[in-house]
Amino acid sequence: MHPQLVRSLTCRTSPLRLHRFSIQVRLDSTWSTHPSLAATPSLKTSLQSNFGYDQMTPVQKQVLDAVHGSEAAGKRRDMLVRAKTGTGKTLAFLVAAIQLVLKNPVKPTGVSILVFSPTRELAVQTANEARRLLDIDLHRKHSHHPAHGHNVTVIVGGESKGRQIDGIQNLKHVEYNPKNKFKRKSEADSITGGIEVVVATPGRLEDLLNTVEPVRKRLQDVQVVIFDEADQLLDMGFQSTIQSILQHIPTPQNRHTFMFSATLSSPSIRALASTQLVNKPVHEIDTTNDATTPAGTQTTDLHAHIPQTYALAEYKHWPYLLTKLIKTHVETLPQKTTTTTTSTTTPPQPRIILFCNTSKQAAYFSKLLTRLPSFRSASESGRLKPLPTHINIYELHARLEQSRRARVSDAFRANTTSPSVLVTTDVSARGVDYPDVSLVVQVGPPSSFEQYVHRVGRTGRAGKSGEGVLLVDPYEKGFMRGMDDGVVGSEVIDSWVESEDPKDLALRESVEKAGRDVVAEVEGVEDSYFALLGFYTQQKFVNKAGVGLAAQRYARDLLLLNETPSLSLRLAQQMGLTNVKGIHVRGGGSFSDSEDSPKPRKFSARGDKGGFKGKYESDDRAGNKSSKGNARPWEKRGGR
Ligand SMILES: Nc1ncnc2c1ncn2[C@@H]1O[C@H](COP(=O)(O)OP(=O)(O)OP(=O)(O)O)[C@@H](O)[C@H]1O
Repeated sequence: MHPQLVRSLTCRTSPLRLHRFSIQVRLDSTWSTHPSLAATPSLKTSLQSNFGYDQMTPVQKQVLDAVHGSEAAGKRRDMLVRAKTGTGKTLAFLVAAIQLVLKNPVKPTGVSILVFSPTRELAVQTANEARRLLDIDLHRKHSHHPAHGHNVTVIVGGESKGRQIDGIQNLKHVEYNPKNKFKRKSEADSITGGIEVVVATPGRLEDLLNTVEPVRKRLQDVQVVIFDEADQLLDMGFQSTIQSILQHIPTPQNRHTFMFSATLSSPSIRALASTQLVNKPVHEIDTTNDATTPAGTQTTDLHAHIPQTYALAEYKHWPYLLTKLIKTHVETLPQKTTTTTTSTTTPPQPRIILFCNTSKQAAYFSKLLTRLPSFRSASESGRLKPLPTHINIYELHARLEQSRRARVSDAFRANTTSPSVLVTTDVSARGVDYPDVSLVVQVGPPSSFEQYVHRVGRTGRAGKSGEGVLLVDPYEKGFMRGMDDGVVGSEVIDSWVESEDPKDLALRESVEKAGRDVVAEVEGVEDSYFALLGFYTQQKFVNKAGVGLAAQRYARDLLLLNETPSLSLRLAQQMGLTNVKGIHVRGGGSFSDSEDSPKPRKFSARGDKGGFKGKYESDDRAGNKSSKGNARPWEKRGGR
């Protein structure tokens, strides 16, 4: 954390406590230590000219060495790869897969590389990276491929199936344009014989394979299958969908299979690996246990160069605290500008990601922040242009239309000229590579330690600097039990919550007013309460007795509601929250009720009207599950 920020947190009387992780800040010494690009000459040219990279990251070096080793031995070997966030895994698997296909071409018109992605945003990003890499004539040195004509298709939910089917069937060449626009060449320009890549989220791909014969045909000769963010694919409940897709492509013995992630500890990984990584001995590559691992931590997944702070504060402080955190970061980051005798580097623009546990919570905080002076919404349609004089807020979660999600994501990525905050959910937690994010704030406990690692990994990428803050209510501290003790340290620093500084008092007042305005102006603020209950009841270490009272405080102190929203009996049963203190079933108890014995009321028109039916998804694991997935009732809507 920035020293000035740490200092500003000092106030002994405050109920808010900030615990600093016991992490030593060190430079990431292993970034780019491999000066040569061990790719084939054409890919090397692409990496240099299309990406400007002259060196390989450690994971890229090890993966390509493994591929060369297998090629030299004339033996197919599968790969299980773990490397920290932001260390270049995407290009590692893309370059490796393309090299393998170049050496062993089969049908010129079939899909040869299939990448599984857990989220739509990641699928689109990976496809763009593949297009950039393939924007080169790969075949001058390879007689098997006489022509240049590669095709990358994204298959994700929420978008036109027709276009995806068309894309996968017709090998229309997609041309990369450095301004980040991809234009299709005309039919006449499309040439077969290139490499065809499909990047897919499992749900939509299964759907197309089951219903569209030509899609099935085009995937029957896949040569390389990649499970990116493999642990998340499985944890999201995609097992059965993936199994169904695998029936349509060559058996594991007849293809290469790679599994990649920054975290591979999930037990389901071993199960999938045992059936899919059959070309042995498997290359097990793990670059996490290096000099950048924080001293004293039990995990090797975290970067030492990202200082991380754990803040314990009651819900009632959250809106003010988050606002203050953002403002302090925005004000202090430019002071980090380094001045040399010859030049002054341009101050980096503060770029913040605020992770919320539910879409409703993200919508709430986004609406609250945009009502504050000097903040503004940059995600309404037509307002995507940033305003340099303001802190621009971008709202992105699973309850937005896919086209809007794509626009917001592109706009946040492109904004390098003004301070910006992406208020989002776990749809943005994995793999997504927004450049130069300077601060990640996690609002509430992540669903697992792995998720913590991935969220904080949106900053400090490619060896750059960044910092992380985790904000939890005392009730939520219980959810932290599964997390690494070495990471959550015990050094206590105090807070600014009780500050009497007139500027702070004015800010607090405007935050409180913004909160009241949101309740008055925005419909369905109480849905945020239901969504929080949904999130809580899914947590491993949930203390059921405490859920009701904690959520009641959330509704009263953070959402500023006058009464606890009421649940239908069916919903309360689904969540296992009947006879739980603080939970109002079929009636709305007001806060004048004793929290210990809420008065049951007659069914109120307010609040839940009989079951989630996707209305109050608990978090953004909601979408993208196939009908065969093990989705809970409140997880069935939307998509990641
Ligand atoms: N050889 C390289 N030299 C310099 N930068 C690189 C190199 N390879 C990748 N990068 C950049 O590093 C950043 C992180 O890469 P990438 O998104 O592949 O990380 P990752 O390991 O997949 O992270 P995550 O675990 O979060 O998915 C990207 O901006 C990428 O362009």
